[in-house]
Amino acid sequence: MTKMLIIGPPGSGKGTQAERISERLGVVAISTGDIFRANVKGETPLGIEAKKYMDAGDFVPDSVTNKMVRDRLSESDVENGFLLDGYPRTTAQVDYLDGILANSEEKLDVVLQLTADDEELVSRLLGRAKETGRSDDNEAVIRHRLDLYHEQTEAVVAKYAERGILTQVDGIGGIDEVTDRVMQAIKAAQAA
Ligand SMILES: Nc1ncnc2c1ncn2[C@@H]1O[C@H](COP(=O)(O)OP(=O)(O)O)[C@@H](O)[C@H]1O
Ligand SMILES: [Mg+2]
Repeated sequence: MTKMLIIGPPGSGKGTQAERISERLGVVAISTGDIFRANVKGETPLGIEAKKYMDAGDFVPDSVTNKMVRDRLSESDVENGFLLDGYPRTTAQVDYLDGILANSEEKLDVVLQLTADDEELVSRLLGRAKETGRSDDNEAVIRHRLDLYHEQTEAVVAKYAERGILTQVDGIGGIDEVTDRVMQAIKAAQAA
């Protein structure tokens, strides 16, 4: 069973590529952002709590997010492997995930980092805002999410790099082109 994580700044294409990896490898993709958005839409207590943070581009508190992920990873569809998208994005979340996975035989196998520069990301996200109207896709909030990525999530990337399981993939280019790179990177990482 393959346990994977896709990490990268907002707008780097994590969700798009995660769906494709999930289809091709038959592993379930788990996106914390999607789970939060579904809860916001359904006006659940979790969604009502999360919305305040999401609209401001802030992280939802670890206490809320960690428990949500723990519950999700206890479901039976993760048996064939999983691909996390959007979690962990703080070093405290890395520690928590380590705790969850300590009960199973393996740790994460592959961590893919999608890279792109900030100006490309801002322009992609402003484009997406016009199409999807995500409430956190306006320029001030986008810049704040990018700042948080640099301030907090890059430290997560560094941790996985130290463990020797990080692979960087250039996220600039067409969607299919990036998928080809991603699939190559997974193959190479699994052969290593
Ligand atoms: N691991 C997490 N920890 C805290 N907050 C999270 C996490 N994942 C998602 N969120 C919340 O959901 C929002 C949207 O997440 P996501 O869709 O993953 O954004 P993006 O892919 O653009 O980075 C985040 O800005 C944050 O408020
Ligand atoms: Mg996303």
